[in-house]
Amino acid sequence: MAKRIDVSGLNVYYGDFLAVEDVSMTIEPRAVTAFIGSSGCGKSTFLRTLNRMHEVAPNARVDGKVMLDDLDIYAPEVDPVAVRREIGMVFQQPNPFPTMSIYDNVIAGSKLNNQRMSKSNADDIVERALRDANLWDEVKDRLAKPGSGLSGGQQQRLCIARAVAVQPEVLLMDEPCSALDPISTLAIEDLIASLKENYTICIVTHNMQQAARVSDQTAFFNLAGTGQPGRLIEMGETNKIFTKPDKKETENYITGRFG
Ligand SMILES: Nc1ncnc2c1ncn2[C@@H]1O[C@H](COP(=O)(O)OP(=O)(O)OP(=O)(O)O)[C@@H](O)[C@H]1O
Repeated sequence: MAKRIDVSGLNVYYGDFLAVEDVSMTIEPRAVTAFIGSSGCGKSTFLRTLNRMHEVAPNARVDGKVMLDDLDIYAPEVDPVAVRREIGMVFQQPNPFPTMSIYDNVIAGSKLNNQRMSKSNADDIVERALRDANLWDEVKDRLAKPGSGLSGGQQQRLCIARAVAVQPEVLLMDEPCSALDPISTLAIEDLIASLKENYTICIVTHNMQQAARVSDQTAFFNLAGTGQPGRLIEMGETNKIFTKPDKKETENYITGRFG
């Protein structure tokens, strides 16, 4: 598990609007990469292009290249559903399937991939995923209850369990803590720290302390002006970006003078 992502010359459009311009970066495996920057600079848009989730918006398209190790995820023969199996996603609002049990939420993706799975195989996958998401002890006695009955923080860990159950290579997280209280936020941050042993993790966050706490690498995006596309300004070791960035623009942002 865990693969490297190499992005080169990526432009992202919504119709005629160029939302993100000319991004090139390498995202390392078994590490956490944070995307930071002011509102509207394209962090979520860029994140979604890494598993082709932006294609859900009918007028969205990219040019440029995204490699997952040696797989070109935009090659014509590549199925976006297969890409999303390898590169899972966790959203801002915890979104368990509301009518499904905790158990069925976790196993849903694996069942789609393998409809003849035995009960004991499914049980193993559910337990492993819930343990990986640090949720097993809290829910093991109520697996048949609806996922929607959990607290917000537990629901978000359930969504992470659902994402890891299919054994992806990469986890993309779009502001995964912004709907959570501080205790649940810390639980998710601890979880991210343990998951990075096995996964490549990218996280969009507005919370700079969070970026500093959880990430190894930080990518700072910015807009040149209103109506202009977002660009990657600087990327590097998180510690360096937060203490000694190369660009004045980055320094202004992280010291709160802009954005
Ligand atoms: N589905 C869409 N259709 C058209 N334009 C969109 C769509 N989604 C986003 N945009 C535009 O693309 C630009 C980048 O938006 P995006 O949400 O990626 O920024 P962001 O940095 O994640 O912002 P925030 O921090 O506020 O979530 C914005 O100008 C936004 O209005």
